[in-house]
Amino acid sequence: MTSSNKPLNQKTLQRLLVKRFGMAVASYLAIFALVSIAHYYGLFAAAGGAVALLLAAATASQLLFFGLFLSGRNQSFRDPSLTEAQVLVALGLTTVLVAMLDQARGSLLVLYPMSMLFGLFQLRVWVFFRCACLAFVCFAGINLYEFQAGLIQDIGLAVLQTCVLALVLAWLNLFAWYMQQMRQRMRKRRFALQAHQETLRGMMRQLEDMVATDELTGLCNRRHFLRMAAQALETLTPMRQHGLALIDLDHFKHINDRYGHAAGDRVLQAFASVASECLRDGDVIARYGGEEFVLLIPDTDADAFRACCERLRVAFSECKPVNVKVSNLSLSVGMTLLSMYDNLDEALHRADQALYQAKRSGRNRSASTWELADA
Ligand SMILES: Nc1nc2c(ncn2[C@@H]2O[C@H](COP(=O)(O)OP(=O)(O)OP(=O)(O)O)[C@@H](O)[C@H]2O)c(=O)[nH]1
Repeated sequence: MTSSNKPLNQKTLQRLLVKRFGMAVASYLAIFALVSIAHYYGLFAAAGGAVALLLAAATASQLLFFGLFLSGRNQSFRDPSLTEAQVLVALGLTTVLVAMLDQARGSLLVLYPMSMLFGLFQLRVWVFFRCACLAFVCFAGINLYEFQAGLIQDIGLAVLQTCVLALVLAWLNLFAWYMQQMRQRMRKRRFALQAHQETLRGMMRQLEDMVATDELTGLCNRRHFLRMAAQALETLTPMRQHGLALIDLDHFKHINDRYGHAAGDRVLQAFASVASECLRDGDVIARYGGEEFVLLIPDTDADAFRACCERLRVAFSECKPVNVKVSNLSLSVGMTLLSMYDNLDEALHRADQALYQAKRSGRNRSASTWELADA
């Protein structure tokens, strides 16, 4: 992960957490509507003041969470989603609410699993189990207290409700465990997939290099050069020119015949290493075929281009190929300049004509199309 997209991800995550919190608030509003219905039909055992106090506590707790999310202080907690805290608050409020109800208690029992569902994906299995136990203890505690105080109206109903809650919470725990296992499996698969993708990308890069490189010299091959030259041609503006040269090693057949094909190969490699040393980053040299090479110098003029080709010619004449005692190494160069709207094939043809001229004039020299035009 780069340092530039790290804060962006954190921002996205925070937005997601605030959205989740929004869902929790929407649930509280829905529960408030249910409470209003229960209140309207007189299903509350508690006084109106106690109900108002419960609503105030619910509002205050949500405002507190909202403040934490808004200020970003939630990020300083181990779990910035504050899921466990939100579930515990919801369980606490549900317990107080349920304790205030009598006949409607069974209907609103569903608020316990609903609160637990909020933590289904986020809480670890053990934490989820702990919350579920707390929910059960709270509800069973209400019934026990009422039983001891002689407040319970229907013991059978209370036992049934406690058992139903225990069953639902047990199933929720099983489901949470299953979900976590599935998520872990999916995460592992994702990592494996990412590793495969990385390997494939590496192989693609290797293949691209192989397709673009001449095996003997390590220079670009003709196809790759033509692609790069076409791209370079497109970037030209009216005031700019690129230099294009065809370079041919002189009497190469003679070298092969006299010293052997392997020695000829080493001469080709020697030229490649001389060219790589002589040229700057951004210049492109490629093996055009056999003992012929092609050179592209971006953003140049006739004098600078000629100087560059001459430097290469002299450097090659002085080079010493490994294990080949060959003397009088030389090359001939045909140069042309690429202008805007130029055609690459035509430019290569011009360079070839200049090369022919250099060969005809005695080799070991460079000739240019602009000189041919002047002659
Ligand atoms: N060792 C070696 N020789 C190659 C390779 N590719 C082409 N050649 C040889 O290069 C020689 C080129 O010969 P010619 O086209 O007659 O050119 P030249 O002898 O350099 O003569 P001029 O270009 O007129 O100076 C041929 O003998 C090819 O077999 C290669 O990869 N390795």
